[in-house]
Amino acid sequence: MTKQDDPPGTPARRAAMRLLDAVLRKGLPLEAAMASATAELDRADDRGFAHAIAAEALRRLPDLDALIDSATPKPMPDDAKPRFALRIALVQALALNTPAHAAIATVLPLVDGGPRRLVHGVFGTLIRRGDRLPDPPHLPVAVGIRWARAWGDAAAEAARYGIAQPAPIDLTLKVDDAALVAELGGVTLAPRHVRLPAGTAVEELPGYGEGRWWVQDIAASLPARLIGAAPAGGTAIDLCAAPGGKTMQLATAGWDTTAIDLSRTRLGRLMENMDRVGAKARMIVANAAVWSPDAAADVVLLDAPCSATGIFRRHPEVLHRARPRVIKELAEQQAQLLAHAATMVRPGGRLVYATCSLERSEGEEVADAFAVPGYAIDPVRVDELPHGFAPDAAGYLRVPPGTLAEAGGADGFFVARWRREA
Ligand SMILES: C[S@@+](CC[C@H](N)C(=O)[O-])C[C@H]1O[C@@H](n2cnc3c(N)ncnc32)[C@H](O)[C@@H]1O
Repeated sequence: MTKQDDPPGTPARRAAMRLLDAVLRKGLPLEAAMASATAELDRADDRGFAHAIAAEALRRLPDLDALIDSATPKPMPDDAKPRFALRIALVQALALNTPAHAAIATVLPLVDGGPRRLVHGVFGTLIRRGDRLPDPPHLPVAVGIRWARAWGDAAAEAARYGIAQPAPIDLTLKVDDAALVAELGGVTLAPRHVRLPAGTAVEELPGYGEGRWWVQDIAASLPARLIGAAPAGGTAIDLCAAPGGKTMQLATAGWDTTAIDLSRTRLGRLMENMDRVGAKARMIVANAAVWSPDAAADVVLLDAPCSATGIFRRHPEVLHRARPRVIKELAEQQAQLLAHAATMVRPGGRLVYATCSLERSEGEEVADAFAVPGYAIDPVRVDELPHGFAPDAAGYLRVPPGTLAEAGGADGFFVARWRREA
């Protein structure tokens, strides 16, 4: 059947299948794949539905695949089209409340001939058997093993609940403002912080237009919290700065801030964000691996590009994109960026390295291997942190899965801080 002959409902499923393909076979982030995968959909609700199907399939991929494998006579390759079609049909029927007949009728046009019969047969078998998807979902096997080894079985188990529950929305306030906190409602877990329920329409909240807050997970706010307020005339360099959550924190804490990012487009978003909150920084499009400032700074923050496995609750695709080779390459890049960042700090100043990764190789291992002469670790103290966070024995801050679980959780994060002594 051609695309023109698609029955109603099928174009959104076709777009969902393209999204899954873009993430799993091409390694793209889900959001980055949206424009091209949903280009044929005119309606915003269809685009939203395609996104919802793909995101839920990514959350539940290992469990969907286990079901499919339990009902196929011979193993189907990971990238086989019938497997993609079955993932799309099953996730709708078993997790998104689409009636089974509609879930399969809208997906069958995506495959032809023998594969279509296979998809129909496997789907029918699983629905007749009354199989269910487990709750909470399982992590991909390799991720589950890695995280259990790194953070313990309880943390790996907590990550499964992290996949299951939509993450709350955290706001960082421009200034401490009790009246605004009361107006926003929600819960405050740290100074200048408000937590609101998942799904809150942020544009409709008080203070959005006036730029009195920005969206930032509480864990992502910790690197700049560990830098603190600026002394008079204090200078900060924010390497890898866009879209600017931490730049806004630094600038509003009084730092004379220079923000660097490789991406002109992302730096444009940083500029818009800074304008909205009325904060100022120097912005430079540059490669932080080679750029050098005219003068050394009091503080250099390297919020390095990473696998982003710490944000798996909001972006489930990171669990599948973060293959060992990708993690290794990013860790090597972080070590290089960190060594170069160390050349930008004045004697007596501080260097902060952070990643939103849950991989030791993109945190503890890079920090342990940092060996630029003249630097000493500046251990994170528990009294600098919001309740529920704690430094480890090395003085690093690690935020593993399960942190703040009773309050709605936190993204996975790592922060290390050094002082330049000479
Ligand atoms: C983890 S994000 C930064 C998030 C940001 N610090 C914040 O709080 O909003 C990583 C950023 O690093 C940038 N980047 C990647 N490689 C870079 C490089 N070699 N030099 C400068 N920026 C780089 C990316 O464009 C991306 O915007």
